[in-house]
Amino acid sequence: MKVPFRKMHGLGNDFVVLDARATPLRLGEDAVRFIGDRHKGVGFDQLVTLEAAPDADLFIRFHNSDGSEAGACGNGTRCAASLVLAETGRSHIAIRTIAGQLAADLLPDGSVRVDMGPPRLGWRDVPLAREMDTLHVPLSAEGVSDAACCSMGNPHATFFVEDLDALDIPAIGPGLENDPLLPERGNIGFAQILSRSQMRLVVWERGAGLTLACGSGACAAVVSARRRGLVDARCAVTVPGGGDLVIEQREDGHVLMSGPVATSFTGELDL
Ligand SMILES: N[C@@H](CCC[C@H](N)C(=O)O)C(=O)O
Repeated sequence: MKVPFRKMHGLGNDFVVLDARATPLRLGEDAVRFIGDRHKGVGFDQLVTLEAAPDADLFIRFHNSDGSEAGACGNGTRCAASLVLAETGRSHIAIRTIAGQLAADLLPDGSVRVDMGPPRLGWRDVPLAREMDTLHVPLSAEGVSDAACCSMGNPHATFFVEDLDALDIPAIGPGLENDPLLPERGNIGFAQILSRSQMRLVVWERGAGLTLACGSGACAAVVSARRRGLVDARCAVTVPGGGDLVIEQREDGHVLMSGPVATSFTGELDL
């Protein structure tokens, strides 16, 4: 079966985008892992599948490179939305995912903003293994302790550190991702606050490992930093992919994320 695809990225967080709106396509975990293999397949952090939605402009499904399905992917949403915004010539669309309703806007400078909705802050929402204060979760590893957790439609734990460059994230990421306190595993963010309106962030992603940017991770980091009184409602998040995601938390709690999107190439999968 020949399946056309588009390789896209948001600040280096990379995706294979499949369009299953006209012809439904359900890939098993093995096929997802095969396409995601950076040596034998195309390679991606997430597989992003566009589907038809009866009550929105688009339904988006996300799979990590280990084959697992994710409820949210901020950068993947921005990339997928950019295609439908360009196709329709509109500046606003409504999107559905397994985690809920989102919306995306095309901004005058060509960047795409997604409304990720409000964060969910209860321990059951994250989810955590037992009742506790989600702002101070006793996760720890070499060089980090005291995580702040929330759900942006997927589980996030963020550590605030003095010096991001002093951490060996590939060494500590897997253990934290799979910590028993995180029964659905977790996306693990490491943030260094630079000012009340800027931070650096590196994310060890659930099911994908170290990535060059993580949109939902940037939202979670700003939400948690605000809860700890460290940043203002609008904060630029500098990621290893080079550049910033701009995160803004509205008064109603909704978290808006904007940044660039790009197509790297298109091709055809032989499945
Ligand atoms: N790259 C992402 C997050 C993708 C999903 C995540 N790894 C999970 O399993 O929850 C983003 O831009 O948000």
